[in-house]
Amino acid sequence: MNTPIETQLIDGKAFAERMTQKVTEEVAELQKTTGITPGLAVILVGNDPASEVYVRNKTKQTHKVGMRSFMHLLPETTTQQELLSLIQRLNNDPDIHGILVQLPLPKHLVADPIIQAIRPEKDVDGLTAYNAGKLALGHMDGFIPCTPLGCLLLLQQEVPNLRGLNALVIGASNLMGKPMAQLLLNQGCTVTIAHIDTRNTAELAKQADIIIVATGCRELVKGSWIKKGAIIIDVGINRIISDDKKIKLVGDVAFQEALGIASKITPVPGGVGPITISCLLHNTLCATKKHLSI
Ligand SMILES: NC(=O)C1=CN([C@@H]2O[C@H](COP(=O)(O)OP(=O)(O)OC[C@H]3O[C@@H](n4cnc5c(N)ncnc54)[C@H](OP(=O)(O)O)[C@@H]3O)[C@@H](O)[C@H]2O)C=CC1
Ligand SMILES: Nc1nc(=O)c2c([nH]1)NC[C@@H]1CN(c3ccc(C(=O)N[C@@H](CCC(=O)O)C(=O)O)cc3)C=[N+]21
Ligand SMILES: [Mg+2]
Repeated sequence: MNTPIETQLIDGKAFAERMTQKVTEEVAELQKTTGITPGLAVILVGNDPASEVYVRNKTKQTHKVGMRSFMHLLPETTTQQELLSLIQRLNNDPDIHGILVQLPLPKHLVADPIIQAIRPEKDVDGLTAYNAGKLALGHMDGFIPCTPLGCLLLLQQEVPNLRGLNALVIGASNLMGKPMAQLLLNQGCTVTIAHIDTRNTAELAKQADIIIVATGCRELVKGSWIKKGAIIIDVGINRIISDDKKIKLVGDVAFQEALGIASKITPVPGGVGPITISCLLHNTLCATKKHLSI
């Protein structure tokens, strides 16, 4: 009964490369026909480690697909008003089609008013009330947050029909957990959301055909939580110092324990991260096209 099964690693990098390739072709086509280059502005205040990984990789990818990247690296001491003014400036800048504010922001800043100041047409992270509301209504034509969108596309590749499956989403942020749950609900999954106050997360996990975890808690999901044959999507990005004193990225799943129990799992790195970037480029291209009404 407890014989281990073979666990397939889902190759997020290969998936992302295929998506990015399509975006590259479309950017070239757009430039040829309109002369317009999509522009993405990214704001990073202070130095959150997961954000630094993201910023580094996406700057590289943005240039690779032929888009312009406008990076705003601001000191930890930046004020609410300075940030709001910057967003107003970017909202009105015709060279900028997408705006992304890296989360979390330092503690002295209030994130929500800053996010809500972004023009919904430039909100490629899908965090404004307009875009979040669209998703809640089941509309797929607003901007959908990049990570949940990427996780859904990946799941659809692995499981053509998600209808009726039990999905557990662990973590309930506006960026990841909540929109992920909405997307899975729209696909016909029976969705449970576990968060910091949930008492029986292990039991809920044991019922799940799909577990998606985004908490930032290293090794939160143990092997013993996982139902045999379940699919695991590990969104967590945790920077640790490994035994050989190197900086290493790990997810929110006890990866070694999951092997032999899960049917499929996304590794960290090389799983969800690269797909998030492809989705961001995709959303930025969409923002540019919407702006041009094409
Ligand atoms: N690979 C990728 O592309 C991406 C990776 N990430 C990574 O995913 C993780 C989560 O990101 P994000 O959603 O923005 O983070 P947040 O910190 O905004 O949200 C984390 C969520 O998890 C909940 N949580 C924390 N600890 C536990 C726990 N022990 N059990 C259950 N729930 C818990 C929190 O609850 P509460 O708010 O009540 O504390 C919150 O709802 C981070 O590691 C981040 O770096 C994020 C986006 C993209
Ligand atoms: N407004 C906002 N939107 C986000 O989507 C957002 C954010 N803030 N804040 C930080 C988190 C984290 N995040 C990552 C995206 C890609 C990688 C990524 O490229 N990961 C590679 C890393 C490869 C490496 O460099 O080793 C991988 O997992 O393979 C990591 C982390 C997006 N986030
Ligand atoms: Mg957050």
